[in-house]
Amino acid sequence: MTRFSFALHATDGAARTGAITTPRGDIRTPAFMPVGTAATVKAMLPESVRATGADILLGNTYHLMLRPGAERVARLGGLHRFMNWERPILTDSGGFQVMSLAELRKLTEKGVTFRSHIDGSKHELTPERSMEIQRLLGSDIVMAFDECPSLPAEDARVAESMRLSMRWAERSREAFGDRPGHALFGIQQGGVTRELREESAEALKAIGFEGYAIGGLAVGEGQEAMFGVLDYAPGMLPVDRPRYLMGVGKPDDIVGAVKRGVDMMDCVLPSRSGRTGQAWTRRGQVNLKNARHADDPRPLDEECGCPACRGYSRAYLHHVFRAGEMISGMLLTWHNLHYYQDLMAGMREAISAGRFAEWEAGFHALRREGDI
Ligand SMILES: CCNc1nc2cc3[nH]c(NC)nc3cc2c(=O)[nH]1
Ligand SMILES: [Zn+2]
Repeated sequence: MTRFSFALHATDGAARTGAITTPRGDIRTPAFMPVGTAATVKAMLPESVRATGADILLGNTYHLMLRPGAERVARLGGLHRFMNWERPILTDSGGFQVMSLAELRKLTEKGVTFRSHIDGSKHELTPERSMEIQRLLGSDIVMAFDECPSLPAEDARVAESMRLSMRWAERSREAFGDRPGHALFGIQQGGVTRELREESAEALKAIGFEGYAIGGLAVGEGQEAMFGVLDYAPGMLPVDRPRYLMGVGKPDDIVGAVKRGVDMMDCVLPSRSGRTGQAWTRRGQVNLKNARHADDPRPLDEECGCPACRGYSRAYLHHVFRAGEMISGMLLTWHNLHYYQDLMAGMREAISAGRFAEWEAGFHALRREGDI
């Protein structure tokens, strides 16, 4: 039985490339994880998600526990079978989305009680229940149950929240149990305060995890403040374990995070913006709803090998978005996820060749600000 392991293949400055081995397949790092919130990457078939180059996708505990329910997914064979994705899945632990989506939330030392945003039913999430849900779903990488304070927040509030999350990390580890081939990741908190980040990293290392997430970022602090934390936070975490930056981000956020030693990221941006007509390309952003594309016979991106760029013109994409046709979101989601995976593949190659600085210079030189 293959166990869960991480191997570093090359480093270039703080950037690193390697692979995570799991019983369900390998994950090439740095890796981008498409978000499959309700057991689907919206507008994509699982085989299409794989065709974009994704090795792993993310599932959301909050959504799945409310609908269709973790016990039901388990009865049906687990999340992989249920959504027809047999490769690795990372599930989040639910706390972050409870705080942003649920109603009537009550947070105590024990955990969080809340009412479903779908039907108002009452629910509770604790470290123990979150571990049970993620086990029922069958995910390969389980996230500790934590609390993510929204910024800006007073240092005292950030410290208190981080210390609660560290107690919950201990309870998550305890409840996770012994599950060969599965991984539990701890989540560093501490806002943008170096001493608190240090305290959190020390607490997590004392407990011991198969991987470490950098939480509490991409919550409105802005890229400069986020990079400021990433200039030191990854180095506080064990060098031989994957580092996962949650909720990031735009292409230039991703490049800056990989440059600073991040190995894994997830973000709804490529899929969510794809559904609204917002394309991400190597030359910058293109809003396909803009009338100037109405007669443009060129593909979205001549250098992209995705179905949208190989088979269709900007004029067609503009038309199907204006007409509200389902194929619009399908094509642009595919393109955006394909572009994100091309970005990750480009960085993995550049780091292996010791050419990350040149690759990064090329990445920025091509991009034009605004709508191109
Ligand atoms: C695994 C659930 N815990 C958990 N999820 C998160 C998800 C995020 N998503 C974003 N920006 C879009 N920041 C995040 C921070 C956390 C965080 O600190 N914790
Ligand atoms: Zn494309």
